[in-house]
Amino acid sequence: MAQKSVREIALKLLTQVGESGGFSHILINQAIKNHDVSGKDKGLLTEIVYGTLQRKMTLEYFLKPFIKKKADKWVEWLLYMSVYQMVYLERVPDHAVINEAVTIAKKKGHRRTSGFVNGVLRNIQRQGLSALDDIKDPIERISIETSHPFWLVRRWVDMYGEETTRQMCESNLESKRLSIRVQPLKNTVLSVQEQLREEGIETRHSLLSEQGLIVESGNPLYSQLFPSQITIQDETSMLVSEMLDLKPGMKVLDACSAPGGKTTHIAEKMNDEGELLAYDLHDKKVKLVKEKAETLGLSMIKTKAQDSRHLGEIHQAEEFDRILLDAPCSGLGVLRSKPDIKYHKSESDIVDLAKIQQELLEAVVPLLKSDGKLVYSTCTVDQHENEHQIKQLLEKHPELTVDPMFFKDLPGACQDLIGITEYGVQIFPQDFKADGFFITRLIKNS
Ligand SMILES: C[S@@+](CC[C@H](N)C(=O)[O-])C[C@H]1O[C@@H](n2cnc3c(N)ncnc32)[C@H](O)[C@@H]1O
Repeated sequence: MAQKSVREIALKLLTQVGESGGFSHILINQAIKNHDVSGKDKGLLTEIVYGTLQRKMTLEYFLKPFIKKKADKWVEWLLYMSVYQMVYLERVPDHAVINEAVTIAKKKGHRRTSGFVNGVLRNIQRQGLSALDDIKDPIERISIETSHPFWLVRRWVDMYGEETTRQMCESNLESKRLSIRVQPLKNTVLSVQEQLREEGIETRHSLLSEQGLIVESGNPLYSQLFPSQITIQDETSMLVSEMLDLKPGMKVLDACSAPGGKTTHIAEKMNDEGELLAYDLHDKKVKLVKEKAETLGLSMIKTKAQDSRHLGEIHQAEEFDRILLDAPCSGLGVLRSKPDIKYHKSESDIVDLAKIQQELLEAVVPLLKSDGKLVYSTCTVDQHENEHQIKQLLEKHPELTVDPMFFKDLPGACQDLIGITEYGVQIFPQDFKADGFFITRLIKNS
C-alpha cells in the first residue's frame, strides 16, 4: 500500500478518536485489516496515530503562531499529524510530509484548504518552531512539553511531587510494550517462550507474574498460540490476580470482571477448581468474559450481568474467600496505550468515579468471609480513587485492615517502589514501563 493511503487512514482515525475518544489498539488493528495495510506501513500508521495523539498539546503549541483563523477539525488534525512527522520522525523528509498533506487537503477540501495547509507547513519549515524553553511556569512547561492537561499535571504535582510527575508524563509518551500471560494449564512458560522464538517472537520473563512474558520483538497477536494458550495482558495487570493469595477450591467473587483478563487469570491460578463468580454491568460485557474463558478452556467461571452495588441482594453475608474489586476508574495509568483519555477526562469525572468506587467497596465488604481477603485495584494514578478510598473504607470498617502480608507477598521488584504506602502500592507507569496500577489487599479480621 502506498504511503499516501496510510496517511489518509491515519487522518481518519485521528479525526474520529481525537474528537470523541474511545481510542484503542483494536481500532488501529481493524483499520490495518480493513485497508489491507502491509509491512512497514503498519508501523508507520501506528506511529503517526499514537504519536500525534500522545503529543497533541505540544503540536498545538508549535502550530499556534502559524494559524490565524479557525480551521475545520480534520484540517487541524492534518496539521497536527504533519508537524508530528516533521518534528519527531527523522526518517521522513519534510518536503514529502508537506506534499502528502497538500494532496490529502486537495482531495478532501477546497483549493483554499490545500493552500492554507501548504502555507502553514512551509512557514513552519522556514521559520522554525517556538522554543519550549520560553515557558517559565514549571507546571505549564511539563503540561505543554509532555502534552498532559494543565489540571492533571497540577493535580499530580500536588500528590506526588514535580519529579515523579515529570517522569510519569515523559514515560506516557513512550510506545507501549506488549506482554503476554501463558495459560499454565495448557502449556509451560518455558515451552511457550521456545515456540514463540521459533515464530520470530523474542520474550523475556516478567518480574511481576510467573505466568508473564514481556515481548522484546515480534507480534504475539500473529502467533499460533494466540488466543487459546496466551493472553495479551499488561504485567502490572497480572500482578493484581497474583496478589489475591488464591488456592484451588476457594469461592471467589470478581465484582467488575469485563473483559475478563483478571477473571481468567484467577481461574488459571486456581487450577480451574472451585467457584468463581464474575459480574459486570451489561450482557454484552459479561459475554466477553464468557468468550475469553471458553477460548482459554476454563470452565469454573460463572458470569452474570449485574450491578455489583446490589450484590447483597443476591448473595449471603460472608460467602466468599476472596473478592476482587478491579474498579471502574479514570484510567490515568494507561495513557501510553490510550492517550485520548487525558484530553477527555476531567476532575469532576474523578469525583463521580470515586463515589461509585466507594459504593462498590461498601457492597462487597459484607460478602467477604471472616479471614477472607479483598483485593482493590484500579488502573489509575490518583490518590482520590486509590489511597483515599481505602482510608475512607477502613475508617468505617474496624473489622478490615490492610493485610500486612500483602507487602511481604509483593514481588522483589516492587519492594522499593516509591508508591508503597500504608494503604497499598501505587505503581507508576515509569516503574516497569507498564501500566500504572494501584493495588491493595484487605483482610477481614474475625
Ligand atoms: C477496570 S474494568 C475491569 C477490567 C477487568 N477486571 C479485567 O481485568 O479485564 C471495570 C469494569 O467495571 C464495570 N463496572 C462499572 N460499574 C459497575 C457496577 N456498578 N457493577 C459491576 N460492574 C461495573 C465496567 O463495565 C468495567 O468493565
